[in-house]
Amino acid sequence: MEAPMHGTVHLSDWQKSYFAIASGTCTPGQKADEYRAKILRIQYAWANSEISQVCAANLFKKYAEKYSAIIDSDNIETGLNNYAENILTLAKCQQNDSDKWQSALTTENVFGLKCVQERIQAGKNVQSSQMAPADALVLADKGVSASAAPGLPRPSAFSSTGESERCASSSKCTGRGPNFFEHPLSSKSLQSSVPPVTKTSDILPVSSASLSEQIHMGFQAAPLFGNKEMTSGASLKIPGNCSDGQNLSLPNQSSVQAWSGKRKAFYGLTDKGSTSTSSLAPCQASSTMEANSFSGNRNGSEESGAPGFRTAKEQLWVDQQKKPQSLQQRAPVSTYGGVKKSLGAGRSRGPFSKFVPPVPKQDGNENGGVQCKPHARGPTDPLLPVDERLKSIEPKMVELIMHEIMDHGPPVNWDDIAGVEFAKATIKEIVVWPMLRPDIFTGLRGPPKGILLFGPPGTGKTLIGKCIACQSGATFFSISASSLTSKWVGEGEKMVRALFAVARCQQPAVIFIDEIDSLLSQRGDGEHESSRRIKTEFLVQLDGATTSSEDRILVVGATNRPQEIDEAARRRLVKRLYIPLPEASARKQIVTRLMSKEHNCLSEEEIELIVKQSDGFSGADMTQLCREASLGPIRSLQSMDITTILPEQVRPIAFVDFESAFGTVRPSVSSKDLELYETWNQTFGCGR
Ligand SMILES: Nc1ncnc2c1ncn2[C@@H]1O[C@H](COP(=O)(O)OP(=O)(O)OP(=O)(O)O)[C@@H](O)[C@H]1O
Ligand SMILES: [Mg+2]
Repeated sequence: MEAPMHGTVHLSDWQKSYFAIASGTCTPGQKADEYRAKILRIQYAWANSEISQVCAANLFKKYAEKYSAIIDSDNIETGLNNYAENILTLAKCQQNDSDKWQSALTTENVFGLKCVQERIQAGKNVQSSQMAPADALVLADKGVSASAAPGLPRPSAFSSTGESERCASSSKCTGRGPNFFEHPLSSKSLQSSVPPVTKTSDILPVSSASLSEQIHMGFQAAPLFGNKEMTSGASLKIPGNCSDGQNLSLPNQSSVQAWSGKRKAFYGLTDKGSTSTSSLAPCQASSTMEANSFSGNRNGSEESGAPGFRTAKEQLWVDQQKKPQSLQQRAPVSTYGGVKKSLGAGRSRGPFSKFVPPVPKQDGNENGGVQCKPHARGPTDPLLPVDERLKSIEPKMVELIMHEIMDHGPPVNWDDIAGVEFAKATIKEIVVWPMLRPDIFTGLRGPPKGILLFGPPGTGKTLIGKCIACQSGATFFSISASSLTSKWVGEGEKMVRALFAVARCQQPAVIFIDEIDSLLSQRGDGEHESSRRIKTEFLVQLDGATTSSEDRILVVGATNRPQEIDEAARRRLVKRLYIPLPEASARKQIVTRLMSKEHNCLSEEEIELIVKQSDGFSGADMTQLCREASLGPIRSLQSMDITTILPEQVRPIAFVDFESAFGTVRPSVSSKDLELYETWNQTFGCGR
């Protein structure tokens, strides 16, 4: 059977292209174009019933796989996939988080490509040549079976692949994918079995109008790339065709997978009927690519081996996930004071911790007092938020108060204070008990907020203050008024304000102000401005502390010049206790207590004589008398070398030593001064 002229031309073209492909001289792009052209020709031949269904299917499969092998291969010499990678790489550099990347390729410029134009022209040539069915069969493939193309010689090339045998059995072919060729709109089996084709009005011949119509009406092709394959192979995106392209699918995807192997399909179909080789990247591919780049790659870009675009934000997220959990945990936020150095050496407590006596208590409970508060995490612990009341206070002031004003001296017991029984009882009543049982001392029983200890010098006022510090269980602040006016020049009023602020945070608290007369002396015209400001501030704070029912702050003032205290301050220090000179019993107590610690030979009578001779002595005077007497035994060793003498060689303290001491120690308080105290006590004092 002789092929028509136009068929010869076609055969010639086919052979030429086949030789070009087989010779290995063409580029991967040229090979892909040729394979695609062959596929188009197969479609054309099948559409015009020039080849059988089985033959078309086999040829289609063969060249589709060859075509896909080139398109999918990322081998730089034999594949085209590397081009896509290059484009992606370039695109990534210009991509940011908010931009939606779009390829520069459009339908228009794709149609402008030379290879596309050539294919379009080739299609037109086919249309004009009116290729004969028989020719088409021969051109389609040399291995088309006789049954598929009866009357034609059996091409050796095709039969050598063994496909003719497979195609000879229609049941086998249909068994591969019977539904694949079954189109619901098809009236002919051949038409229904056509593989997914590119709807190209420019390429398809007029005679294939029925097929074209079917395609246009509902023939759906699978997306060009599926899932992962799309990501790797589909880098091109044709904008504007997404809505249609995303729905492209074959009627039976499973058949397609079995049939095409690596690819599910390789055509994009648009409602406009425009298809090009560049349509290999349908919208679904691009959308999948986007999804993978943001989600898939986030989870496993390393797994897929396909580097996806990752924004800096995403990269940070990934990096953080890779970090050890311990490093991800935030370091605790240091609050105020947490990083400050403690001024006290070796103090583990922070500047806001409670006062802890440096010397441990030994018999505090035995004397009926209460221990100082144990160190506990209080409201001003550096690890806790700073009290609101301290936010307006300068930190250095707070630190000074905590380290210099809070009392750190040795503990003092009530028994250490000789005499002044009434004062001690009163202080216990208004200081210690309310601190221990605030629930009982409420209302009218509420303790006074201000105490003034007044009396001659050296009678134990400061000693009482120290005892309160230890026995009340309250936080004790001890400050000298003179230091307020001299030590912190210009900042005295700030210091006063800070002092009361810290005390409010450390409730219950006792603020002991020694020499309070220098702070609250009568205000006069010749008064210095700074001291006047301090006094005013103190009165304000004192007023607040003494009138507040919530605050448990006790202000204890001590003075040996009570008559100089401002009347406003005097009023606020409601409990004014006279600390007189020690009586005989108190003086005996002081001597006995002090001598008990030394090596002495004093008899009871001798002690009584000492007490009798020391009338008018203050507690400080009595202490000084005992000190002086204790030096008598040393002075008696005049003939011996003081550097070599042994302690045992020092004789005990005797009465003669006290007699000698009385010669040098005189009472420090005059009778005249005593009258002033007595008078003031009778006028303003609260004692008997
Ligand atoms: N009642 C007392 N019992 C025991 N010792 C006392 C007593 N009074 C005073 N002393 C001794 O005198 C020293 C000085 O006492 P303190 O400083 O308390 O006197 P003061 O009343 O505060 O004097 P000033 O008014 O001058 O401040 C004390 O360290 C203590 O040794
Ligand atoms: Mg004192």
